[in-house]
Amino acid sequence: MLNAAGTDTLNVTSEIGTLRTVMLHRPGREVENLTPELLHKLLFDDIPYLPVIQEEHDIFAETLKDQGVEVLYLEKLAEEALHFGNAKEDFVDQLLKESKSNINGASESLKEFLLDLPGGQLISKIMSGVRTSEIDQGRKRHLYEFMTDQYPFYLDPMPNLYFTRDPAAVIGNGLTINRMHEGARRRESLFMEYIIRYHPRFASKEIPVWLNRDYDFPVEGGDELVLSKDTIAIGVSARTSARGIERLAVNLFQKQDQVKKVVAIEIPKSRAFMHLDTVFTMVDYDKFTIHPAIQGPAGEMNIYILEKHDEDPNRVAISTRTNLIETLKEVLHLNDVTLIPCGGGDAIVAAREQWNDGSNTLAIAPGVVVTYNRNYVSNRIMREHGIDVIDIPSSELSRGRGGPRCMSMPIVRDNL
Ligand SMILES: NC(=O)NCCC[C@H](N)C(=O)O
Repeated sequence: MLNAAGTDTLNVTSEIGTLRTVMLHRPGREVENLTPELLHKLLFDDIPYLPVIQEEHDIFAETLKDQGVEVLYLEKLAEEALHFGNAKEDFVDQLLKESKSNINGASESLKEFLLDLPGGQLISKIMSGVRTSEIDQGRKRHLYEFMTDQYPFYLDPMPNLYFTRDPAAVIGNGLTINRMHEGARRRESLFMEYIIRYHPRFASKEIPVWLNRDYDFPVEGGDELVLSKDTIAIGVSARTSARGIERLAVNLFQKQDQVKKVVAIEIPKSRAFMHLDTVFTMVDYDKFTIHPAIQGPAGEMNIYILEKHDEDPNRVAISTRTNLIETLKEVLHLNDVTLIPCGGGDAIVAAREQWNDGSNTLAIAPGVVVTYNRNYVSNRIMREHGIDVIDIPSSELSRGRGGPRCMSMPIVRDNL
């Protein structure tokens, strides 16, 4: 399906095909609603300095544009989508329903407050969060709203939105709109649901949704890697459940005829390794970054290949593998595969650079990646392996614990 620009609406059949269209979110005021008490809950380790994180993000976007990539912004698409049908009111209702625990009964006054906001401010207000102090006295209806020592937000800020990779991910000509594992991120995928349903660029294109956010078991985009047109890899991680992966595999095998294999790769469930793409990304036809700590001493791992079940379409056939290189060679039909170790394999450098997303690369073409400049050892090692590394400033962007791949949702890539 072609859009007005003459390109496919959605098309991602690899991790490395030339990137044509990507969706980003420029960090906004939500980052300034982080406080030390909220850091843990909101999945941050420090408070970014807004002017600098925005400057760094703009450089990221310009870098992509300079390479000919069309950059779409989540906030703009969401704002535009809400102009159609009942989208605006439905969206606010749904958001308030999903934010129940914070609203604690104040949803009527909040709904009025949000719907009264002048055009253009609704989405940014929802993203940045609504402080209890923002609802004026006249709107207060409940005793607890008059108390002084209460939780500061009716709607929590969503500071992780600039990691557009996670709430939704394109596979082939469709996408997953994800049920997020963490409460702090659960509402994020609502934006994509409304964009797909109402935005003229996507609505009426009959875009298949391979797994939707109402499914009970989580899957996050940082775990979803499109290795080739017929094989995807998914991390079984702190964020993505085995059940979610199996359901996605069943749906893919039932609803389309391109993807034949889902490779589930189990990784340690830790904060530093929250998604597969924090420890493993594809940078060329036969080259991948890896954080060595995800493998056993002899390179062993728990890997499961899911394929269509011969008799029961609601099940999958599962076979096991224990070696990542051998598995990649098998599913990608390659004679050799190179794993480029984060930090060059030095245990201290690897841990430090992985913490700042040294393995998290965004491929914009085969052998061409965008990375953080602070991971200079990993960047050097990639260059020594013949990869064209474009590094960007990253002092503030990295404080959210995600790198260039996490910060980008590819919408269209060329087929290999
Ligand atoms: N794909 C990714 O690894 N995304 C980074 C997400 C970081 C965010 N602070 C989170 O904990 O969800």
